[in-house]
Amino acid sequence: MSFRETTKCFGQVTAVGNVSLDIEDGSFVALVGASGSGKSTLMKMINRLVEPDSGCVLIDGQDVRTVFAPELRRTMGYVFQGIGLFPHLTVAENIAIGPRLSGTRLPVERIADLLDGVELDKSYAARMPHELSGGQRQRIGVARALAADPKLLLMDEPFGALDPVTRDALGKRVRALHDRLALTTVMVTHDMAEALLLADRVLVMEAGTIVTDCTPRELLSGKGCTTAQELVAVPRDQAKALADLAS
Ligand SMILES: Nc1ncnc2c1ncn2[C@@H]1O[C@H](COP(=O)(O)OP(=O)(O)OP(=O)(O)O)[C@@H](O)[C@H]1O
Repeated sequence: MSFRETTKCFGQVTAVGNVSLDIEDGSFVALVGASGSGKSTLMKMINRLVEPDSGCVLIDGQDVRTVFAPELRRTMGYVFQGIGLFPHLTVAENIAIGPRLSGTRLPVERIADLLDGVELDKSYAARMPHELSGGQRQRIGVARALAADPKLLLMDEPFGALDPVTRDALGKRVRALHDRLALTTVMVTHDMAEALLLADRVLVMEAGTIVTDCTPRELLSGKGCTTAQELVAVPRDQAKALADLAS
């Protein structure tokens, strides 16, 4: 996937300014940066929830604007905070909604497989969303995103509202699914520790541009701009403080 000189403005605000970027198939990319730096806008141009003012997004060399938006979105999973399950549909119906809209009925075994992928028992299929915890709802969101066998998984603060233990477990689970299904994953997160632990590549955004593009190892060895290093300092200082406490 590539961004080519991609720009999106909202009035006077340049949310994304002239970004060019290649994302390799199979990679797990984290987008981090301060609130308002343009992470969500950049991501939403991939699934056409936002259209660029200039430049383009290419998938397999094809401009996403040449693909009918609902058709395009069926080829990518999208997980966002507060996942938006349909309250009057069961878990199974929620998971199957994408394929159903395109005329495919998911077999019961496939639903069970998808639940298993997010470490939920198949008995959850019959539950209603209000009978689930927040973490379980996010798991269903991930299962739903994977229901149509996408190659690309887009996640916008997917674990933001979860407690730290659930967040850690679900993050690891998603990374395992990414590897097993050979997905290309783009994840927006505020949490540099999460980005360092889950991603192959971390992009730091500031005022609509990518100011650092490094691997976690490079970031931890001091590479990247000041903003990136300030973000890395947070988990590093916490880890050091904890190690000091324990010694
Ligand atoms: N639909 C919109 N209308 C007007 N301005 C918008 C819209 N969407 C985003 N913006 C503005 O564009 C800029 C980038 O927003 P964006 O949501 O991409 O940032 P972000 O890095 O994802 O922020 P956060 O981490 O808070 O979600 C911000 O200044 C925001 O106010």
